[in-house]
Amino acid sequence: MSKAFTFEVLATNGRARRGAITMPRGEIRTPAFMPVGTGGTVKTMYMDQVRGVGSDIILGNTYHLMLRPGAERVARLGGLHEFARWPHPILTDSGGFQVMSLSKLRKLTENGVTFRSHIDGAAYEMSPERSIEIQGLLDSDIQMQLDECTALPAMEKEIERAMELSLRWAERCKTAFGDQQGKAMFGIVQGGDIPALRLRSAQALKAMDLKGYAIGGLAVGEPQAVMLEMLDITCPELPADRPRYLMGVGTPDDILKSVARGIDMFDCVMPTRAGRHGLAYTRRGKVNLRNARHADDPRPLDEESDCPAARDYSRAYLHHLVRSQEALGAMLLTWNNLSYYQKLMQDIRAAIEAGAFEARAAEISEGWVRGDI
Ligand SMILES: CNc1nc2c(CCNC[C@]34C[C@H]5C[C@H](C[C@H](C5)C3)C4)c3nc(N)[nH]c(=O)c3cc2[nH]1
Repeated sequence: MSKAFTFEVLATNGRARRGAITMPRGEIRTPAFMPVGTGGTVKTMYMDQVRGVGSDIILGNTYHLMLRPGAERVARLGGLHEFARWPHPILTDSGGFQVMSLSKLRKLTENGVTFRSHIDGAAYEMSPERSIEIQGLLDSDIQMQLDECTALPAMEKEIERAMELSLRWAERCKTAFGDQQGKAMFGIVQGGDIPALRLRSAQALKAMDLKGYAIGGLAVGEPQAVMLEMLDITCPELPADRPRYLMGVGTPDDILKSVARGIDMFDCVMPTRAGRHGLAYTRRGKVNLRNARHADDPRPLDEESDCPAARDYSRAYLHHLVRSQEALGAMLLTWNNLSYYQKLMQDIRAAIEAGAFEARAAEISEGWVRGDI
């Protein structure tokens, strides 16, 4: 396996790209969906299952792990891969997004974010340098810069201030990260829903010659059309030979439309969180197993699936488990949902290779519209 971090575009179809990232811990086939691991676990799943459904990379959770059990402790125990028994690539977010959404009493300054833990109220400072240090202690393969994500709608001046601060923090993170062979630090494009600010952010980050670029500040409450318009503006400004990661996205429909605009990597809590709330994703659309209409339905979620959770259990049984709040309900639906998402990504990659992405995307969407019979 290569010692360095490389990205290769293997095929294109319109603006959609089929690529491959190679890293010492393994290859990431793109477009890729990255299951979200919160405190070093993809909730209710064994790591063998996460791998078994086709995941090449998972997300770790900087903010949670730094609070509990602590980044230094994870490092002493051999790093996150050893701790969670996941030997393949791990991407960690910088923690800023969560500090702003989870912790109490936080203050944003030029030097970083000071906040109190939502767990025990202890005070912390997260500077760009400390964020990179924590991600290094976790032995993360792809590390994200510390940034300030503006919730939308917001005043243009506010979006501009946060975008410019994030650019200064990107420089500091690049310096702190240094030249770690086989690992990568990605910049994050900000700029809200303002085209001119998106362009400025993308161009400034491109000049930093980073190994990959995330598009942040989206999927924060704006309509899908606004998100897609920002991709139309941002992606062409980013270097074609570097991976593009759309943070926090999304539904299967978001993913199809974003791949069509040049996005290579996705993360979203949707498939795992929905699974814990009784919601199943299938190729015929979503199925809410809490609904009483499933109580006598002997059919599986998808008789053609190669995932046991989708193929071997009746909807009646899944309905029963969900209604009885049995742990197995969350386990089977999470397994089904991740399997569906990874099958979708595999389908997308094959369609781009075959030069048939647009037609395949239309077929996939029609399947949902027909709805689950
Ligand atoms: C949903 N929409 C959305 N998400 C976003 C995220 C987090 C991505 N997921 C990582 C994360 C976030 C939470 C939940 C899990 C585990 C861990 C903590 C890491 C995924 C973002 N993260 C950063 N650094 N910057 C953004 O602009 C941003 C915008 C987003 N828009």
